[in-house]
Amino acid sequence: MSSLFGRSKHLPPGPPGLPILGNLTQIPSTEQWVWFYNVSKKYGPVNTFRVLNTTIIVLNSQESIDALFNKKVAQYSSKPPRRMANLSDLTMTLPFMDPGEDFSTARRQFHEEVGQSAVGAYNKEYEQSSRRFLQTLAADLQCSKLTEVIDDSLGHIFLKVSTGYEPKPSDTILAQMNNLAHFAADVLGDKYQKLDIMPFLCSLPTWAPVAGPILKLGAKWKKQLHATADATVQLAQEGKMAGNDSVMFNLSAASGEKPMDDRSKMIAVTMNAGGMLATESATLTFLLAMAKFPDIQKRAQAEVDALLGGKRLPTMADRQKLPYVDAVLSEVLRWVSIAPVIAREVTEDDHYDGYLIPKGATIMANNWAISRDESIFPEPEAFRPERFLNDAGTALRKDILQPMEFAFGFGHRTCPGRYLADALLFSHFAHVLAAFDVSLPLAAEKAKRAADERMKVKSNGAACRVEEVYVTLSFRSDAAAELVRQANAAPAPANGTANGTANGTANGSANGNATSVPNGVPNGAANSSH
Ligand code: HEM
Repeated sequence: MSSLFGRSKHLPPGPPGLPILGNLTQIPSTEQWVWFYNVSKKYGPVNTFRVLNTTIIVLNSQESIDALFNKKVAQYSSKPPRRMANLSDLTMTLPFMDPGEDFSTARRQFHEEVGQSAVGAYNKEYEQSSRRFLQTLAADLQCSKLTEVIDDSLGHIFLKVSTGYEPKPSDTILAQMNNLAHFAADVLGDKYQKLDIMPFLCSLPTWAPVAGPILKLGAKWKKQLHATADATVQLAQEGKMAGNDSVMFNLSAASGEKPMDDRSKMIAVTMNAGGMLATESATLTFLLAMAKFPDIQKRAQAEVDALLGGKRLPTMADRQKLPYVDAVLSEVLRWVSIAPVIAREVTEDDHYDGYLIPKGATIMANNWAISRDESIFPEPEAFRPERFLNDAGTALRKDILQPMEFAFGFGHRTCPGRYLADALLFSHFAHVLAAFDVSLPLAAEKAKRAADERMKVKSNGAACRVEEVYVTLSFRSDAAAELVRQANAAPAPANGTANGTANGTANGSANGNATSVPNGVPNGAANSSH
């Protein structure tokens, strides 16, 4: 952390603060990114703030974020310290690792297992997961437990891909992963900041007031993290016995006869917990947007119907022929910023645009500011998928910044699960569009108000989501209800014989058996960073 009590004239400009406290009392506790962006309108795109003895530099433009986070990865790949991550051993998981050998190994493992060219291996899993999702949604069309239903579906698919294991309703592993995801997001979002401001608290005994409960919490999560990692190794063995391919199985095969090391064990945990809240958020945004903008929903449904004729459910092989659905996915990721600010700690003195970026300062990329930049996205508050489509409406535009290039972060720390998220979200969205009409529940006054008001987002630690999502579903037709009822959501056959045709058909049978063709078109340009 850099310590400075008078602002150097070489630092980027920013609003003056109070002695000692600096800008602490000015920075709002919610939606800081909006405040930062408004400040940037007065002081320019790069601004300095001081909170106690920490210097914070906020980057509010795509240009400045690209110049530092993407182009100077050597200085901008470290995270600000999170002492709770050390206490709970979360530092063994990728989001909390400092650059170094373990970091590179974990990034490589992610890249090899769910990178752009690997992620298509799980197409049948996404399709089955989407069918299962439709069936669960169909059981409660009023969506009274929407978040739980989404989480269950996502947890299921992440566990399946990472371990090959098909969770049973009685298993507690999905709940464990979900709790862990919330804890990790809290740590990343600096909920336990007290420990970083007063590091001496970490060396106090657990009976000490103030520090004690936080230290015990860290110890509890450490135990839980290792227990969850060990459980995933067991599950991977069961998955293997069921004949399922999985990330853990591949990693263990790669390590030969050696028992899996602790850090590799954490890969499955990171895969499960790392993407849960972000993909939950995107799914909620999608449902809300479809309900709020029926014309957009109809256009997306028309595209799906033109291809499938209402006779089968979509497959990943259909993706190239569903550019509007792809554009909806892009707009979902832009419209509600899931990671509105992304923090780093700069490891060397640096200069940008004539200003000093001092070693040890916390640098925050205001990702939300990119999503609201009118020079890139005119009328940024509007939900308008067309902005991502070429004039003919046949493909995503290559001349516009796609969410793949900012919503998933930057440089060497760009989200390594982005291709998995992209494939899974596409599959879920296309399936929902094929089967249901999504609407706002007219009877609920509250729902209408919530939908009409300026959309509020809430922060789940590091990940944000729309605060209130009230939607209701109805089957688009009797035929759609029948497709969902008959959909093959059973586990994928290992050797491709059970449950109908293993390789399924892009133009195939009524309930569209899963297909294992390569993944369609990933949503936008690739950032090839591991
Ligand atoms: C819509 C879905 C998702 C979004 C918007 C998203 C976004 C992000 C962002 C913004 C970061 C921080 C990048 C940075 O610091 O520059 C990140 C990191 C990460 N994400 Fe995702 N993510 C999503 C899904 C997933 C999934 C499905 C997984 C796992 C399979 C995953 C695993 C991770 C991991 C492990 C990191 C830490 C990477 C590192 O620090 O090196 N994410 N994600």
